[in-house]
Parts: sequence; C-alpha cells; structure tokens
Amino acid sequence: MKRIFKKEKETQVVDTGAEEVAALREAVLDQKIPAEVEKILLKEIERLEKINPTAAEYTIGLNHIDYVTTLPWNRYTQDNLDIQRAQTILNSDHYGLDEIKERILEHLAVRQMKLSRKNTILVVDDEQITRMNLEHVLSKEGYEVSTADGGIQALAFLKDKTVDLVITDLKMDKIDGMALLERIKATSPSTEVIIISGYATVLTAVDAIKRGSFHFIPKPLKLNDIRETVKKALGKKTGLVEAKGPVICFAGPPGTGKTSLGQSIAQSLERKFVRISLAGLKDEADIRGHRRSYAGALAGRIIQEIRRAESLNPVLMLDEIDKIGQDFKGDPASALLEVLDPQQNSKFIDHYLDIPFDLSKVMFIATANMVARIPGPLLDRFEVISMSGYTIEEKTHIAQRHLIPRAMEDTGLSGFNLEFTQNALCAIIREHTREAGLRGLERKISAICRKVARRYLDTPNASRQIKIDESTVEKLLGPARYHYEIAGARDRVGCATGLAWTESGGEIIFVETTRMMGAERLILTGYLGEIMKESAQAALSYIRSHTEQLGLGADFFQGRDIHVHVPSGAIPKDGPSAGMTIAVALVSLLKDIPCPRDMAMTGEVTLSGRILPVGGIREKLLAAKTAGIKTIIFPAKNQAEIAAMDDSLKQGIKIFSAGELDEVIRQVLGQPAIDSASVSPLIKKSRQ
Ligand SMILES: Nc1ncnc2c1ncn2[C@@H]1O[C@H](COP(=O)(O)OP(=O)(O)OP(=O)(O)O)[C@@H](O)[C@H]1O
Repeated sequence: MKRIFKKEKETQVVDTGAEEVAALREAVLDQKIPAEVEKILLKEIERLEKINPTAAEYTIGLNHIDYVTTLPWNRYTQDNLDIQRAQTILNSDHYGLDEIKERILEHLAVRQMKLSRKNTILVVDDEQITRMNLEHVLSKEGYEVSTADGGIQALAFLKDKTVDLVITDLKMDKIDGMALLERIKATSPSTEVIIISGYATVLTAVDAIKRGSFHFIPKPLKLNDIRETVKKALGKKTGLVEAKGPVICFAGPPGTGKTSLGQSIAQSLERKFVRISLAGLKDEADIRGHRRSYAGALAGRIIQEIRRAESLNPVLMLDEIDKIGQDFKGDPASALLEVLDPQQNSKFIDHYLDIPFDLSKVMFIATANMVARIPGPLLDRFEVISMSGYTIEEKTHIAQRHLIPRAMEDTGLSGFNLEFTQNALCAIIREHTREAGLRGLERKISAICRKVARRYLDTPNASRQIKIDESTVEKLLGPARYHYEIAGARDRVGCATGLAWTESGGEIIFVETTRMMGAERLILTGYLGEIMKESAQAALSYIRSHTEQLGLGADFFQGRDIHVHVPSGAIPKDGPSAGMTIAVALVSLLKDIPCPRDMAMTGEVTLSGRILPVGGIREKLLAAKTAGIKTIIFPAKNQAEIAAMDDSLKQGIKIFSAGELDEVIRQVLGQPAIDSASVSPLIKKSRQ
C-alpha cells in the first residue's frame, strides 16, 4: 500500500514538471526573443525534460529560463528628442545650473543630428527588375539605397558596412531570405529586416516575424505598402539610438542635484530611469552576475535593473562611481569598463544569463563626489560635468521655487498659504545646515512643514495662512546648530585660517601652532594625512632656510619643539593645499604677529617658497563666504579660474592672488617678510 502511494506521488511530480516545462516552452515561443536566444532556451528546455523535477538542477534550470524570457529583449521606449521640451523640463525641475543644462542639451542635440542623417537600405533580390524598382522608389523617398543579387553578395556588403534596413526576397539560391535574416540579427541586431516573397504562407510570415523580421510583404509588391512599411521600420529604429561616445559623469558634493538631473534627462527623453548605487561594491559578480552553478546565483545588478525597467534602453544611473571598491573577489571597475565600452557592450555577457545581452542602447550616466577617486580607465570614458555647491542666494531661490512647494505637498499642506521669509530661509541655511548641496535644507524644510501640520491639527480654528520667520525657525528647529566660526573669534598668534576641499564641499580649517622646550621635533596632530604632514615639513624647512630674510634668529628651533595642530581631530584631513596656511601660521608664531582670523588662504608651497595652484576653488570660495571670511588669498596660477567665476560669487569678499610665499606673509602679517629688494609687487587685488 505504502509503495503504491509513493509511486502515485512520483507520477504526480513528473506530471507537474511536464506541465511547467510545457508552459515555459510556450512562454519562450510567445515572447519576441531574438532567434539565437530562443534556440539556446529551447535546447535548455529539452535538457530539462530529461531531468527529474525533484532535482535541484531542475529548479535552477527552470528559474534560469524563466528569468531570461522575462528580460526586455525587444522592448524599448521611443526617444523623444525634442530639444525645446527637454529644456523646459530641465528648467522646471532645476534652478540655475545653466552651463550644465546647456551641456546636457548639446548631448541631446548630437543624438538628434545623428538621427537626421539619411537612412540606409540594402535591397536583396535575385530578380533584377525588382531590385531596380525598389531602388528607384526608395531613392525617391530620400533613402540611400544599395542592392545585392543574393544572400552571398548581401553578406559580403554587410561585412564592412551596416545599414538601417535590409529588404530581402525569401526564395534565393544558396542563402535564402530566412538564413540572411538570422545572420543579420546575429551580427547587427539593430538592423531591421523586411522579407518579401511571392510564396507567402501565413506560417512562413509568422516564422519570419518570430525570427526578428520587422514585416513580411507578399509579392506582387504594392508601392504604397512598401513605402509605409519602410517608414514604420525606420521610424521604429529612431527609438534605438546607440549610446556611442563618452558617458556623462556628474561630479560634485552631495545634494547638488546629480541624481535629479539624471531623472530629468530620462523624463525629457521619455525613457525609463533606473539607478544602481556602486558605493562599497567590491565583488565583480555584483556587476557581472554569478555563474548558474553557484548556489543562490543571481544576475548582475546591470541586468537586474534592465529587467526591472522592462526596457532595453533606459537611462541607467551608476551612482557614486568614485566609491567603487576592489578586493580578492575581483575588480568591479574593470567589469564596468566592459559595460561602458561601446565596442563590447552590444554583446555583454552576464555570468548568470550566459547569453550575450545588448547594452548598447542603454544611456549610462555616472555620478561621483570626487573625480580624483574614479579609477583612471573608467574616467577615460567619461565626459565629466562638474557641479559645485550653491551660494546662500541660490539656495534660498531653490527653496522658494522647488523645495518648499514639494515639502508642502508631501506633508498635505498644499492648500495652505505657508510663507517662509527670506531671513527665515537664511537662518535655516546658515544655522541649521552646513553643506554645499541641498539635502539638509530639504530635510529641515520638511521638518518645519511636519511641525506646522501637527500644530494646525492641535489648534482649534487655526488659520491656514502661516508665516515662518526667524523666530518661528528657532521655535520649531531649536537653537542654532552651527555658528559662524569667524564671527566673534579674535586674531591669534600662530593660528591661521585655511580653506580646504572635501567630498562634501569646501571647508574652513584652522591651523594652530605652538613652540615649547624640546629636542627640535616637529609634532603634527589632528589626523593629518601623509601629504599634509609633508607640507608642514616643507613649510618648516622653508622657514629654517630663510631665517635671515624672515627676520628670525638662526637658532629659533634650537632646544625647542614646534607643534602644528589642525582641530576637529576626528576628521581625517589631507591634501597639499594647506601648505600655505601652515607656513603662515608658523611665521606668525615665530614673529609673534597675530593672523587676522577673517583672512583665509589656500595653496601648495614648494621648498623654495613658490605657490602652486590648487583644486576646488569655487567650493572654497563658497565655504569662505558662508563662514564670514572677508579676504581670501589664492595661488596666482588659479587666477584665470577665479576671473571666470560669476561676479555674484565674489561679491563682498576681497580676493588676492600670490605667486610666492613671501607675498602672502606680507599680506597676512602686514609687514615685509623678506627684504624689499627681493619682493615682487605681484599681489593683485582682484575685487574690493
Ligand atoms: N538646482 C536645483 N534646483 C532645484 N532642486 C534641486 C537643485 N539641485 C538639487 N535639487 C534638489 O535637491 C535634492 C537633492 O538632490 P539630488 O538627490 O539629486 O543630489 P545628488 O547630487 O544626487 O546627491 P548624492 O551625491 O548624495 O547622490 C533633490 O530633491 C533635488 O531635487
């Protein structure tokens, strides 16, 4: 009895297995999958039929086929390349960023230009009269038409040239229309094929379409049918512009609108938008997928996102590409190189799929905080568009136009008359956030809206007209979290103000120095990186070798230690641009002259006292303005960059540029550091 029961159960399992496989086969045949992929899948289904449904291998195989069939092999969205419309969308979503918007529109314009070229058609037929007729009719329509007298000549032609459309006869010697269709789809999937035949049956037509042909036209040919079908086939192609050329990479501090610009680009092109965060990604399999034999194998993130987008040509954002890692499990950056390479990505092999997938229609956009951290070969593929932080004025504008209306809607206050005064917004920006971007500001505005909603519900007969001023901000958000570092601080001996550049934008740093009895050691503290330590050593060596010119005793270091400290010791600091600040702080200490607190500087110093240019000038300028700095000293070699900056950015701040350290010392400490004969009057006052 027991035995019979077991047997019944086994037969039941085999039955359900057979049903599943049959359903799968139907799904594979139903989907518009490229013929070569369909062939592989049908073979796998055949193999599955021979496996016991209770075996693990069966489930793995079943899941794999199911996954592959649900990929968007032939599904994509039509690009909308209307530049005017794109401009309207970019402007309505983002305030300012004019230069960046212009570059995005240029990028779209290039795509449109590519589309406006003449479409190319190859007519393949063994009858000369048909070839001549089609060539005549289609050339008149404005297409560039070539002809071939059979499959062999057509393949020879397509070896060195790609065309947009092939119109081929079905019955031909040696290589017939169907074989030609398969060969074309295998080598150039984006070429459309139309089959014509005098022997058309419904079955052959269905078969041709399943194998990837755009249409099947019976002979005798009706010219209008031909014109219409060709137009449709080429119209379909416009939706699939290959994304050749450099990939856009938005680089800048967090919250400056990189992700939202990507979304706007997708919206203006009418493409789907998907995003992959690459931060901390260390395993190559995350990009390329795991092999199927691996327990719990998955496709890579690229294929997963494309499947989720249900489109072959989404805008795929590779977020935080500068945070990509590398370890013993491989190098995801090199896998990404393949993904982004237009020569290789039309046949991208994900280990899980194990079938080439065409990524050439995907529009990749990368984002990064620090360009310097992007692996070199990847950076080579990018057209970097730098985004810097916003000024307080820009932030208040963006808040009024975008952030407040959005936050009101999100918190159910859309019908309210909620007004934020200019001073209230300035107070939020200055006292409750410290950032180059807008994330914190967005959060604080949402917090205020939530509190307003709560108070409204708590107060009977409360008015829907609400004004948020400085005092309401303090009541709702509490006391100021950040203070102007400079305001109220007094000038000190041995303490200089510097400007630094971190991935979250510009920062103010203070370099403090002191001298005490010791054994001629230079002590460096404040979590300084190697480059910063070397800058400090170079600054001290410069001073030791220029004691006479600086008016210092030759023995100033004898029996003493010098300590250089950069407060906020928990935050790692590095980079060469603090060299100038360290040197000035040391001279101030040794000459006992206080440094003005509201004078900030940045620049790399060489052993001979030359000042080299530094990066992040705009960010540093923004940070200086926010912190209340009155005067800035930059390297002379950065002058062109400063001159090109918007005047509103430089308003209210004095900017000097210097090429030699002695000029800086003179400017900051207010007296000639080196005998006047050797001083070049180079300090330039660029703006009052
Ligand atoms: N110029 C702008 N105009 C209007 N809104 C903006 C602008 N820039 C940024 N925002 C808004 O600021 C918020 C943060 O922007 P987003 O998420 O795009 O920043 P991000 O640069 O991608 O940051 P991260 O580097 O952290 O990913 C979003 O709500 C975005 O809409």
